[in-house]
Amino acid sequence: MQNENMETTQRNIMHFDPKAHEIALSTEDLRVFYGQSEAISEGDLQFERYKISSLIGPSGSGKSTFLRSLNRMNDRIATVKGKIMYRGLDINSDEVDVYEMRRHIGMVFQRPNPFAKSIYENIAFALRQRGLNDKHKLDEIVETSLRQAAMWDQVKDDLNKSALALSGGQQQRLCIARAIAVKPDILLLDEPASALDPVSTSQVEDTLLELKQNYTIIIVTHNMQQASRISDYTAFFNLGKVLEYAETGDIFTNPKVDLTNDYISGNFG
Ligand SMILES: Nc1ncnc2c1ncn2[C@@H]1O[C@H](COP(=O)(O)OP(=O)(O)OP(=O)(O)O)[C@@H](O)[C@H]1O
Repeated sequence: MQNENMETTQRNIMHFDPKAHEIALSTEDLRVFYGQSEAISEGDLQFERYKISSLIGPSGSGKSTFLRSLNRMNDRIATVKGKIMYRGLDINSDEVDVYEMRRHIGMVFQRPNPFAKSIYENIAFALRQRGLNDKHKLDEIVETSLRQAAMWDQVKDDLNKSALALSGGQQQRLCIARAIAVKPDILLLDEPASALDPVSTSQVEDTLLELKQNYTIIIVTHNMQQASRISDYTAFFNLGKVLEYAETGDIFTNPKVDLTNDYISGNFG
C-alpha cells in the first residue's frame, strides 16, 4: 500500500517534465526539520524560468517553510537537508555566500514592511549599502524599479514622502520594487496579498504578471482564485509533502490526487 502511494506521488509530480523546460531553481531531496520535527519530508520541485509557480495547501502543510528555505531564510531556525540547485550550484552548501545569493533570489513577505524612510530611500538604501553612490544611477534604478512595480506614476512627485504614509497595497508594491532594485533572478513571495483589500490585491497580481517577463516568481497563497489567476504552475502541499505539481489549469480542472481535489473544492484546510 505504501509503495502504491509512493508511486502515485512520483507519477503526479512527474507530470511536470523538467527536461522540456528551462529550470531556474530546483530542489533535490529537500527535507526541513525544526528540532526533531520534520516539516518538509518530500519537497522536490523544479521551477521554470519566467513563470509564476504557486504553492498551495492547508495551514501547516509546509509551504512557507519550503519557500523560506529557497533563499535560506530558515538557516537560523531550521535544519535544511538536500540540495537547492541554482545555476548549477547547490546554494544550500556551507560555502555559499548567503548575502550574495539573496541578491539573486529575493523575498517579499506577507505584511508590507517598508523602512521608516522616504519612498526613494526605501529603494536607494540597499543599493548604497552595496556601494552604489552615483546619484544619477540611483535615480535611474529607483525609477525603473517603481515602474516595474507599477507605481511610478502614483508616487513620482512624492518620492521624499514617508513610505509609511502609503496605502497597504502601495507599501507592498514598494516592497516588491525594493526587492527587484538589486535585479534578482527569482522572486519569492509569501502570501504577499493576504493583508490587502481586493483592489490592492488585484494591483499586486497585475504587477506580478508584468514582472514574470523578467523574473521567475514563486508565491505561497491561500487564495485559490489568485493561484488560478496568476500562476502557470501549482504545487499542492500536504503534511510536508508535495502531493501534486502540474500546470495550474490541470490542478484546478483535472487534479490527479483526491486530496488536491478536496482541498481546492474547499472540503478541508
Ligand atoms: N519557527 C518554527 N519552529 C517550529 N516549528 C515551526 C516553525 N515554523 C513552522 N513550524 C512548523 O512547521 C510546519 C509547517 O509550517 P509552515 O508555516 O511552513 O506551514 P504553512 O503551510 O506555510 O502554513 P500556513 O498556511 O498556516 O502559513 C507546521 O507544523 C509548523 O507548526
